[in-house]
Amino acid sequence: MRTFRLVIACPDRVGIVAKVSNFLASHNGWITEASHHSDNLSGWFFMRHEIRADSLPFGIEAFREAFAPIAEEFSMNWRITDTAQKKRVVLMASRESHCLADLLHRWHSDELDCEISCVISNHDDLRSMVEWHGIPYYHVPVNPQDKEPAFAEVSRLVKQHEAEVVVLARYMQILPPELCSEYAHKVINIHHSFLPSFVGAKPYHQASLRGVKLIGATCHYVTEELDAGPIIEQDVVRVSHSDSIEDMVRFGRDVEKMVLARGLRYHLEDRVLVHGNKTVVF
Ligand SMILES: Nc1nc2c(c(=O)[nH]1)N[C@@H](CN(C=O)c1ccc(C(=O)N[C@@H](CCC(=O)O)C(=O)O)cc1)CN2
Repeated sequence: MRTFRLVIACPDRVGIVAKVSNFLASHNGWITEASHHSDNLSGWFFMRHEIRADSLPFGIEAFREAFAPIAEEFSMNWRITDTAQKKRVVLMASRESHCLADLLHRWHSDELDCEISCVISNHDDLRSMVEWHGIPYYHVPVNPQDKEPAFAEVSRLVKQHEAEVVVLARYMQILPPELCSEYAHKVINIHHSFLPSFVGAKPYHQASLRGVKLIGATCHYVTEELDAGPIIEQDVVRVSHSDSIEDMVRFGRDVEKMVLARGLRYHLEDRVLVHGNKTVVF
């Protein structure tokens, strides 16, 4: 069913829910999902509504115009999206294929409701798998001594494909600051550890050396600071003294795939609201 998603963050006060609910009811808006969170620490209020598009007397632009006065009155940070408009996603990967393959399969089987516009990689290894899905593949090698040309090309491709979401599916290059700021809260990464433990490269090796009993994966928004962006989703799996690093990598891959797919779906469904360096996920 086609719905509009209304996502709001604003300074907390009495009357927000009533105001929004009355606005929707006054236009015969049929609410199919409603979530609210009052954050005591920050004094902010967060809400997300899904409304049946066919219950409203207007389209999304007219909705924006009609709701704008309320948004101004309550100093809202807000957005409204239409499920009929699939979000355009650019996937980025290096040599590891498990996360990319998993997302491509979930998309191919209609589990992920989005348009995968292209795949960008700094290696050519994964081309055949991507082109089997009929998706354009761009090999953009990165010169460690001069990375700028590569990321200028990445930026050009992301713009050319009008990406609304960029997913780093085990893409093993650090994005430059300008790309992180231009696409703030629109670049999603899967880090193969339960952050904040073991940031940076080779987290499973770090975990093995530390002797941990749980390893995990973290899906987060990409920021200039490595693996420090707002966390969207995490999960863990048990390990023991008898597990080798290879065992950990194998167990970890399953968690990475699950966590990245969940995190991307939450973003695609407009369930993630960023506030500071944290998220509310409805
Ligand atoms: N600006 C950001 N870029 C990236 C982030 C991030 O949070 N902010 N996450 C990483 C993913 N990642 C771990 O999950 C990671 C990737 C790469 C490296 C790294 O040291 N890369 C080296 C090159 C390694 C190689 O050539 O094989 C480098 O970029 O110099 C550490 C962590 C994705 N990007």
